[in-house]
Amino acid sequence: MTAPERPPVRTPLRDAGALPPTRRGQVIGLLGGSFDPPHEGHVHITREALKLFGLDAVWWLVSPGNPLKAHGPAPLPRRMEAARAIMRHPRVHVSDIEGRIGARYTADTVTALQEACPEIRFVWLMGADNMVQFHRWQDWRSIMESVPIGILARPGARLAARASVAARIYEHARVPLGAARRLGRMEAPAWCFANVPMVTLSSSRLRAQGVW
Ligand SMILES: Nc1ncnc2c1ncn2[C@@H]1O[C@H](COP(=O)(O)OP(=O)(O)OP(=O)(O)O)[C@@H](O)[C@H]1O
Ligand SMILES: O=C(O)c1ccc[n+]([C@@H]2O[C@H](COP(=O)([O-])O)[C@@H](O)[C@H]2O)c1
Repeated sequence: MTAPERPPVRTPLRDAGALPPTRRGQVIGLLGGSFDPPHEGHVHITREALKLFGLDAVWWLVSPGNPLKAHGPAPLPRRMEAARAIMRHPRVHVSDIEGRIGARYTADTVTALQEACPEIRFVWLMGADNMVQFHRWQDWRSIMESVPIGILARPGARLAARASVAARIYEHARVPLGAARRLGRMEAPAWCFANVPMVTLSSSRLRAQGVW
């Protein structure tokens, strides 16, 4: 089987002029998403992640488009504007860096960020539904081996996430919730499942309701 076409990252990150100010040693959570539209579920897991994983900041990476989703999302500027309007927190930054550097795959984004910011420690954040299909992502093992991962509970996906292919293969790298605050200081592979209070909102439901 031939590998899917994967264009190279176009622009070095530092040249893209899109990184917020950082300080050496900070731990920054990365919440990638289509945000089509952004909603209170995203806001909720961001706030929970800041607390639970001891993060200094979270960057929302508003994606040009999920490579696994058949339908394209709304235009990036529209999603950026909506994301900035809903996510108001002094330690959260909404970013379009993936669009700017031409990265579609998370493996490329994480590599680009780590190369551009060697003084920063990153934690990849995602909802439990994404953990369920994580083993289908491009170079998913290299993501797992290069960045600690914080997973937030989501209705309908809690049990499946814990039984997922990625969770089983990397069971040895599971971090108990009691050690969650140190996740960003740990060497990958390291992943932590946070059983936070859950919000049932989803972008697909909002789209189906015609709210967006
Ligand atoms: N209610 C929620 N609870 C927990 N995690 C969530 C929730 N909503 C979104 N997420 C997580 O936020 C990230 C970005 O999600 P995304 O922008 O795809 O929104 P979504 O609601 O999952 O969209 P869609 O319904 O179109 O799949 C993903 O890691 C997703 O798992
Ligand atoms: O890199 C991949 O193969 C890959 C496959 C599926 C999803 N992702 C990323 O996962 C994040 C969540 O995607 P989504 O569409 O569920 O919001 C977003 O940053 C996507 O780019 C990444």
